[in-house]
Amino acid sequence: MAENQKSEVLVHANELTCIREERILFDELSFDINAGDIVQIEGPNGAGKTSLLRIIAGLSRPYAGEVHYLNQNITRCRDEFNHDLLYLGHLAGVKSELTAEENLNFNLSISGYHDFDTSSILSKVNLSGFEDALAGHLSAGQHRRTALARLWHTNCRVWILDEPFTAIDKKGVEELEKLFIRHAESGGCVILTTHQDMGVVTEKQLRKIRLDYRFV
Ligand SMILES: Nc1ncnc2c1ncn2[C@@H]1O[C@H](COP(=O)(O)OP(=O)(O)OP(=O)(O)O)[C@@H](O)[C@H]1O
Repeated sequence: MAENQKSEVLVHANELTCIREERILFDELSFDINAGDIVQIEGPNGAGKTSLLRIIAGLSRPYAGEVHYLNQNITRCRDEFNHDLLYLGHLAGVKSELTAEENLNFNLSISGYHDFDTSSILSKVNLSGFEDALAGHLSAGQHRRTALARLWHTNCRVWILDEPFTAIDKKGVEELEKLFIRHAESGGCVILTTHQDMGVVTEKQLRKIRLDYRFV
């Protein structure tokens, strides 16, 4: 990554407050996410990790506070932010009635990519030979890999990934971690939740933002 990119703030969370069912999940939470960061949002079940990811991605609105992308409120640079954002939620947009290849084709096409080799991308996530299998017939891990395949073909700088390692085997997790490091080193950032420990991304490479469950 170029020297001048290292301190580039990609995402700025400004005093975010999130309230769900009259419970304050987080209150006036502020942080920067720089180019090169791999950031894990951690905390127990129900602490508000998914809620925070969705707010950063602009998929839901905070009770108070704002999210900025490259110094602009995301509500004012929606197109630019969406263009640079890859968000993978729990369900991850894999349609059971489509094959692995059709799912990848669909997901890349709606993101504006036209020239790609699906077989080669699916081979990166160990789905060679399963291109024509219906996603609904794949194992849980293969289903998740179908969703994750698009990470190997994207220009998006900001990756927001909710539990990307769910159902993924040890080797697959290591490959994903290496991909995160490459992405961060090329000037992007990764913001993720996981309940798993990472073995390839070192403590030094990983930033953590902790949310704690609050009793009312
Ligand atoms: N749209 C919503 N309406 C009402 N309550 C919600 C909504 N979204 C989330 N919640 C509640 O907010 C709390 C935090 O949910 P969230 O999914 O953000 O937690 P999490 O930290 O990601 O949990 P987990 O580790 O179990 O995935 C939960 O109690 C949940 O029921």
